[in-house]
Amino acid sequence: MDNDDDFTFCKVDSPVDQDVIETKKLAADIDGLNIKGELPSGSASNQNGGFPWKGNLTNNNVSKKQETVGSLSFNVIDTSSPRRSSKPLKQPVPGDVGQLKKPVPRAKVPFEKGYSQMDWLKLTQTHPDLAGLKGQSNRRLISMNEVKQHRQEGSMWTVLKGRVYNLSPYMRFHPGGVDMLMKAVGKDCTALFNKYHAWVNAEFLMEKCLVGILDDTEGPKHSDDKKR
Ligand code: HEM
Repeated sequence: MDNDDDFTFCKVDSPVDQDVIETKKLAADIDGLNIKGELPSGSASNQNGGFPWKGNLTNNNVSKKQETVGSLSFNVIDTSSPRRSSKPLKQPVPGDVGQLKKPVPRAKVPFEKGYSQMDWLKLTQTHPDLAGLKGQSNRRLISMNEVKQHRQEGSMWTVLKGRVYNLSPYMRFHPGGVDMLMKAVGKDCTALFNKYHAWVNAEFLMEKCLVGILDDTEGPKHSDDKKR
């Protein structure tokens, strides 16, 4: 025979009944076993028994033995899954994927009557000067030093993603509460904003509160400025 992988099965004059019994017995045992012709040692694909998706079969969980059925002999590689093992399964650890995570408590505050997000949107449509610009352009460059000076009632400035906003009119509308929003006054609140709700579209919500653009020529450039 030229090719060793070719098999020819032929009936031999051995006690046939005995062969059938042995085959049935093996078939019953074979659940969880793979039958595989041995590859030449040193071959790269021998590492995983010729099943690339199964990982390396040279580990200790894999047992290999030679079996014969009548005149046929072959190697039996036991790759049965650890589920059948008598060892106890790994105990679930809190935080494992598949475990239910305790939800982070939400810190939303109930809104006062007349201070819902809908009310805010109505106000942005009707109020003539929420930013308190008094005719000034909202494209003006504003230094961080100037932002720091606006912490008083009616003129509470913050920097968000390179833009300067007057937070005062939004204070009571903020779903996270006044106290939280006060933390943003007089400083760059981008990190805090992203920590609590990166998904909130502040550019839209605060559009009418825009006072100017942060002049960051003294400090490091804001990463979002490059996109604009
Ligand atoms: C500067 C502009 C800001 C705007 C326009 C804004 C807007 C909002 C909006 C729309 C929500 C509701 C989010 C939702 O229902 O999913 C919210 C919730 C909240 N905000 Fe702000 N926010 C701002 C700044 C901040 C800052 C600086 C902080 C923290 C210091 C903060 C803390 C929170 C918290 C704790 C909540 C409740 C979060 C929750 O529902 O789990 N916000 N904010």
